Amino acid sequence: MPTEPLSQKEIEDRLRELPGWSQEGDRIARTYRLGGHFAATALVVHIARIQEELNHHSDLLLGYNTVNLTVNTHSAGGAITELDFELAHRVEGAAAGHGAG
Ligand SMILES: C[C@H](O)[C@H](O)[C@H]1CNC2=NC(N)=NC(=O)C2=N1
Repeated sequence: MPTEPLSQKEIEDRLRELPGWSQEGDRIARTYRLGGHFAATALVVHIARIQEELNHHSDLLLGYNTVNLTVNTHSAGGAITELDFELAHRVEGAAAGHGAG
């Protein structure tokens, strides 16, 4: 089941496939840096579209030229699940297209 809590080992194994992502307590997180504020805002809009498609939503923080995401799964009691990693992989693909680093 994609919404069952992952074990700590499963989380660490999956994080190894996602450079730039880390575990912050009961969430996985990444900050992207972009070329400016509009570029960062465009990435936020793209992420919002992905999140609506997946019906899975991170906490998103827009800075001047940064976008920070943290996510866990509320319906799993706030644990980290496969759904969080599915979102992370989709966001990675989008971010690459925006030239985010
Ligand atoms: C009703 C709807 O399916 C739920 O509220 C969805 C929406 N987005 C969500 N996002 C996250 N991060 N965790 C959830 O459990 C979740 N549940």
